Amino acid sequence: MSDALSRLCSELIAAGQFFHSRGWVPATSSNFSARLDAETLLITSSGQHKGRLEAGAGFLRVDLQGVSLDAGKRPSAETGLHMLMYRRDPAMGCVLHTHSVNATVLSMRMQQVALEGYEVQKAFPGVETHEGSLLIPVFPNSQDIPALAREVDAWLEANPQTVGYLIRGHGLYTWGATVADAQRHVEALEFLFECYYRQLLLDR
Ligand SMILES: CSCCC(=O)C(=O)COP(=O)(O)O
Ligand SMILES: [Zn+2]
Repeated sequence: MSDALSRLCSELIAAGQFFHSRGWVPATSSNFSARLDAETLLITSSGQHKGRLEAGAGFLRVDLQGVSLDAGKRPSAETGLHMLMYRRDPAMGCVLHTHSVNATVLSMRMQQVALEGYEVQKAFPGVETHEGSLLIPVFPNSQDIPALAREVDAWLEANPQTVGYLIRGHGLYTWGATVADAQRHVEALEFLFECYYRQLLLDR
């Protein structure tokens, strides 16, 4: 195993353990990927518990179309949602998908989540103030991942400043230039979803 591959596996394993400790990757939900080079991605294999990933069985390499480069290993069922991000941006280094309670419940009630007025919005690149709005779109869930990927791609084309999105009744996708950046974005969005949810309760 190359040094880069081993380092990225370790980073994604640690991210999974952290997310599991927070209850954001229940059962075998969620999937993670990272860029190995211009044409090659590392992604979790389908059906793994993301809090208990292991370097060997837990991951495989795929090309930019999501085709497995490691015979006998099956990539995440949602590989298409990861690959669209790497095809869009050569600087994209990591895509993380989680299934927290807050992300799931909010996605069942909201058409979009507009995060406004929170200092933690500054966790995202280019955000210098709490005064703007971070708009998190909610897409209908679908088992047709290529169709869902096309819908997300069209949204991102029109709204390139988007930092993450929700899939209804399903979970969160966010990303970054490195595993650490993407992990920070998951943590920031989960904090913001918790604040948003509690505010909704107070405002009732
Ligand atoms: C048990 S959760 C259903 C599948 C899912 O939404 C998910 O994130 C995990 O799928 P994968 O194929 O990546 O294990
Ligand atoms: Zn999922």
